[in-house]
Amino acid sequence: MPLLKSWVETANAADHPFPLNNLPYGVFSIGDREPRCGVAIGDMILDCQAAEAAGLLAVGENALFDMPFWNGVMEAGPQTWAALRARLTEILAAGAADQASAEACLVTAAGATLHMPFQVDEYTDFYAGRQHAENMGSILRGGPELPPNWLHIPIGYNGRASSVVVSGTPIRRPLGQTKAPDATMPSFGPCKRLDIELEMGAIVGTACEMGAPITTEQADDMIFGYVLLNDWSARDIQGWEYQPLGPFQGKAFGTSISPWIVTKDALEPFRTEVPPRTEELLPYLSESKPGLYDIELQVLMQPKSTDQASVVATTNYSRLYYSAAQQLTHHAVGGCGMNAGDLLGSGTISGPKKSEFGSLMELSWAGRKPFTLVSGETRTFIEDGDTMTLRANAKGDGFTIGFGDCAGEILPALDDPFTRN
Ligand SMILES: O=C(O)/C=C/C(=O)CC(=O)CC(=O)O
Ligand SMILES: [Ca+2]
Ligand SMILES: [Mg+2]
Repeated sequence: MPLLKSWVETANAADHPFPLNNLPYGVFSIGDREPRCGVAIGDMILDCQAAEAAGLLAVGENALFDMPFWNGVMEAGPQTWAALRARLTEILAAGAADQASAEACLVTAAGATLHMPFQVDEYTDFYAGRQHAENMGSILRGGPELPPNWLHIPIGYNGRASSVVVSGTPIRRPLGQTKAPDATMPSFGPCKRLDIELEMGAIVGTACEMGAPITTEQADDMIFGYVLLNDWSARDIQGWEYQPLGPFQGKAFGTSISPWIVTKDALEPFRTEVPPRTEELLPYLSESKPGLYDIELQVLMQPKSTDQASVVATTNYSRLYYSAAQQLTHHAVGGCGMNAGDLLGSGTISGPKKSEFGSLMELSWAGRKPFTLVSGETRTFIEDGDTMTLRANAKGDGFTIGFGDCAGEILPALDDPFTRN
């Protein structure tokens, strides 16, 4: 598919993240005005509430934009999703009859603050990156052997919806309980091994009933769109607490997402197969269409002392072993009801080369191999004041589908309030 031309000129540049082909969904505010839903087009945002009030977005019976998040659109269902996208494409396309009225609903993105694009109902995180799982095995258990279930089940754990924040929100270094391998007693204090996990988040847009299995086709139809997701991880807290029930506090202090929901429709030209299966999957997990997408991913790290960010990893979403549709199917098949606004983290995405590792745990091999940033500083894990940014681009024929950065700065831990002299 070629670039679709818009009358918003900035949207027509081959490397602009928000061409007419994209139309990602966010929530923005200007000054102290109330947040509202918007669609990114070039350097502008279409104010959906204003556009709806002007009669430009009448795609259903009921108002869709009387709330400052996209859950209402999700709940209206796939027919409305398609009608809305078609209408947005029509009014923003070069030569649109409604250009003048749509132009009156545009604001400059540079002057807007971006908010959470949707209310997260529940959050689940998976472990679907094979290279990541093998690296974690090598680092923590002395060999790259996968857990015995790994090639059969998209492994996951139920996370905390309350941990999910929009890009730009600072993240406080957590306090917690840890135990060094040679220590006799655990201790309490600031996390010393603060890490990121490069992930994509799939957003469930339609519900499925508790107790009712779904196929991978149904699961794919239920997905509304995707965001970048950073599953901030306190490795020392996680390492002590997570046997045998899985991650708990080590992953509950912050999960950042990028501000724009990129719809499944926008990603359609980039669909790509999951890698070949090492073990045949049980029939309920088989897919009839490619479930991953060719999306280039980057991790950047920037200490406070410099205005230069270093690219510390570059990889691709298609490195995963399981698709979001397979994960959602597995999630629901045992009887778990899913709702609009549920967020599924893909699991950390790493490729085979060191430059493709999606966590600092892997990049520094558990702190044993420091790496150097462009400023000359070295790092193993994240230090206070460091900003970590995830970036994603899908490269089309003369256009780019971007997600908007997923960034967060680490603030120093609070003083331990429990120390008594
Ligand atoms: O293998 C381990 O012991 C630990 C693995 C992780 O921490 C990975 C995780 O949280 C899931 C993921 O994002 O891939
Ligand atoms: Ca994770
Ligand atoms: Mg809930």
